[in-house]
Amino acid sequence: MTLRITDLGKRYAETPVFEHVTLEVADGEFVAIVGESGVGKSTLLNCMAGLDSWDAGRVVHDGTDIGMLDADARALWRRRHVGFVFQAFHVLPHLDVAQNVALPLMLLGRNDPPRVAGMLDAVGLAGLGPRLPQQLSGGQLQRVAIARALIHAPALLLADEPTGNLDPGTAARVMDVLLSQTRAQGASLVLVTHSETAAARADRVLHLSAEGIRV
Ligand SMILES: Nc1ncnc2c1ncn2[C@@H]1O[C@H](COP(=O)(O)OP(=O)(O)OP(=O)(O)O)[C@@H](O)[C@H]1O
Repeated sequence: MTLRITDLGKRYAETPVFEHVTLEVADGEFVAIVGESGVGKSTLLNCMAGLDSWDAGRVVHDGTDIGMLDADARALWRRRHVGFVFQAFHVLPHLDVAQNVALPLMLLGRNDPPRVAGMLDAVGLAGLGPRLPQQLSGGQLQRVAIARALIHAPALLLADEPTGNLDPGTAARVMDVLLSQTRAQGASLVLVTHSETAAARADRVLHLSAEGIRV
């Protein structure tokens, strides 16, 4: 999937967050987005997922103009084609690990326990499916979130500071899993990060500022 963002602008009331953001992410490419706190990196990622609205410009995924979809069509499109990993994991506490990972499949009406078990194995959590999230470490929780984000084989993975809550050693291991699994599936990855170490692993690093985006 190619993601094409053209002349995107976003404001809250009269205050612009960013303007004239133009970028493209190719099939299987890993792009990191960096920039000062408050320039709108998370907002841009949310626009890419159609989770947030924008005031100017276009977001087009593989020929689908996301701005032209109504809320239901956007949700369905997102469910099929996008995976999301957040800094704070957002693992559901009352579901066990396997149920958390299976959630995107369930939402698509699919039940595939062997795929869930295979994905847990791939992220280094083999055998932990029956555990509750409260019985896991931060690094393990983020690997659950990565498995969940990729279980339905999305074309695009969006990660917002996925290692921000982890110590450097755990962060490096979580990045290894994130990259190896994203590449194994041939998905594109857009990573928002303050970590130079994480950004250095990207194919391209884009710098967001109030004026737009530059390489
Ligand atoms: N709902 C909202 N209403 C008004 N302003 C908002 C809202 N959400 C975000 N903002 C503002 O939009 C700007 C961009 O926020 P965003 O979280 O996207 O920045 P960021 O670059 O990801 O920051 P950080 O690196 O600190 O996470 C900030 O100035 C923020 O205060």
